[in-house]
Parts: sequence; C-alpha cells; structure tokens
Amino acid sequence: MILVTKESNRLMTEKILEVDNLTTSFDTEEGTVRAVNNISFSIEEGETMGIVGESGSGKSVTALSVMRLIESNGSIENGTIHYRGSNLLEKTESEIQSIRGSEISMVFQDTLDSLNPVYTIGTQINRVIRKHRDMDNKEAREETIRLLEQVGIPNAEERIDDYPHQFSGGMRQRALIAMAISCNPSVLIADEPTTALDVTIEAQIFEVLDKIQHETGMSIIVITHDLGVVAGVCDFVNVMYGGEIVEKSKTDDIFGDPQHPYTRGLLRSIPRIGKEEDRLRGIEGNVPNPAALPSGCTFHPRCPHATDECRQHDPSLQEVKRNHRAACIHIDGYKSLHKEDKEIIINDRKKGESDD
Ligand SMILES: Nc1ncnc2c1ncn2[C@@H]1O[C@H](COP(=O)(O)OP(=O)(O)OP(=O)(O)O)[C@@H](O)[C@H]1O
Ligand code: NI
Repeated sequence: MILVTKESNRLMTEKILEVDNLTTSFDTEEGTVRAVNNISFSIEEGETMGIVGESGSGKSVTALSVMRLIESNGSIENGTIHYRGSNLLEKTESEIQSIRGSEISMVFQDTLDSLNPVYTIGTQINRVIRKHRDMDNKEAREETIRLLEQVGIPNAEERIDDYPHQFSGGMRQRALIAMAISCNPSVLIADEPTTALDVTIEAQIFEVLDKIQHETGMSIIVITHDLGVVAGVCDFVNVMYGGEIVEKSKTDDIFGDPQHPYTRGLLRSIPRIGKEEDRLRGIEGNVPNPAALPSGCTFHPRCPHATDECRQHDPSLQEVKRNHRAACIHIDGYKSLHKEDKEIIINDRKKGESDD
C-alpha cells in the first residue's frame, strides 16, 4: 500500500515538503531579530536539497521552524509549511509531536556530544523506537542492531551495548543518524552533520546518507556552510544570506553558472586541501547583525558591485533561467562582470588542479 502511494507520488512528483514565505523572528535585548525572512522552498520525494550560507544566515532557524522547535523567545510570524499537503503550522502540539521523528526527523547541529553518557547507544536508540513504534524491548533491540548495521557500524551486535565515549566522533554521528531514521521518516534534516569530522569521515557519513536514501526513498535537507559538501551531495541548493534565500538552483548551475555575488564569493572561498592561503580568500566583511540589517540589498555592504540602487532597494528572487533564481538587481546589467568572476573561478580551479 505504502509502496503504491510512494510510487504514485513519484509519478506525480508531489512536493513532500513545501515552505512558503516563511518568516521567523526572535525577541532579543537588541530588539526584534528577523532570523528568517520570507523564504520559500520545496522538496520532492527522494531528493536532496542543500541550504548553504555563512554562520548566522538563518539555516538552523529554518530547520527548527520546519520542526516547530523554535525557542520560546521566537515565533513564526508568517508563512506556511506544508508536509504532504497539510500545513504544519496549523497542527496542535500533540499532532506535531507525532510527526516529529516519525515523518520529519532531524540530526541537530552540535549534537556529537549530546548522546547521554550514562546510557548505552542501544538503550538510547531503543527508547526512540519504542516511543514511536509498536515494538517490545526485544524487537526494538533487533531493530536497533539492524539500524546500526544500516549506518555502517561494524559488529553492531556488540557495539549496541557500548557507551557513547566508546564510539569515535564519526561512529557517534552514525548512531545519531540511526536514531533519526529509526522511525522511517520521509524527510531527514541534517544540520551540519559533519562539521566536527575530518574530510574522510565526512565522505563516509554522506555515503551512508546516500545509501539510506536509495533504500528508503527519503528526502534529505543538508544544512552546511560548505559549498564543497553541497557539490557532492545535493540535487539543488538554496543559498542563504541574512535570513533570505539569495540564490536557488540545481547544484550544477550553482557551480557552473553562479549569479549572485555572494554565491560567487562563497565559491571562491571553498578551501582546497593543502591550500592554506585559500582560507584568507573568503568574502570580505562580516555577516550582518540580524537586529540591524542594512538597507536595500542585505549584501550590499560587502558586495563589490553595489550601487546606490542596491543601498535602497531590496531585490527579490528573479528567474535567471529555468529553475534558477537569484536576488540581485544587477543580474542583467552585470553580465560582463559575472563573466569575469566566472573566469576567475575557472582559472583558480585549473590552477588548483595543476598545483595538486
Ligand atoms: N533563540 C534565539 N534568540 C535570539 N536570536 C536567535 C535565536 N536563535 C537564533 N537566533 C539568531 O538568528 C540568526 C540565525 O541563526 P541560525 O542559527 O539559523 O544561523 P545558522 O545559519 O544556522 O548559523 P551557523 O552556521 O552558525 O549554525 C542568528 O543571528 C542567531 O543569533
Ligand atoms: Ni546553524
């Protein structure tokens, strides 16, 4: 039955999650902080979507809004979040609790140390399973072993009784993924799942996610500050800056034909292994204070192409070509500059490759 539904969804390419005009803000001592400002995106079954941006751009708040886990000083001011056609913002707390974990699940940022040190890995996953699924202890234990195997933990039958400190960082992250997928969610949100891990382990974690996606057809939202991660993993990408989505397209187009000056800056700052000097080549300036966002285009104080118009008008996302949108008023007029930027990127890459 489920398979039939899933299959027909795929044929109809139904959007499994659809976020429209989401605005989330917080009350702070500095005043109202609009952490997420009027953003929209959607994801289909089996797709992997990236949300990329520097620290403070609103990525986690976006995810927490979808999970309805915004802290008490914050609120979703505007927008809708449709999951399988019904608006999550209209659900009661108990309805949302049953969706959370079993339909939409999240691996939280900075959770590597959040497994409870006094309980075994098995006990902690077992608990989540029994909360959502009708299984007795023995069945849940078998299911936990299966999940640990699924995320690539060797000797799962023995490791299930280990305590978190007996697991390496990469193994703990696998266990957290096992926990997040333990109730077969349709959507998994992974918030910076590999930030604390080295690149080899990072690649392994994404291989695990890819494998699970093939096995289950789940949709994945990957949150990262690293466009390098996006390249290998995501079908399409939303670039966030100052709480807004400034560019969105298929991953290939983000790399092959980036439009927004911010995206191009991010691309130029992807570090190459062993290239220390690259770290210095990020985007000049700092992310804006969300309690005091600049006038006009939020990016204008850091933008090499900013004009008076940019200081006055906040650009909305415009279609650059099919399925590729960017929020920059100079997208037409600045075609030539874009070309120069592209040449810099391409030459840099070639240089990097020949240096390696
Ligand atoms: N509970 C809160 N109260 C006040 N401000 C908040 C709260 N939660 C988030 N913010 C602010 O919202 C903005 C966006 O935060 P968010 O955590 O979404 O950024 P992020 O893109 O996930 O960054 P990072 O890469 O550092 O995780 C930040 O300026 C942050 O300080
Ligand atoms: Ni975050």
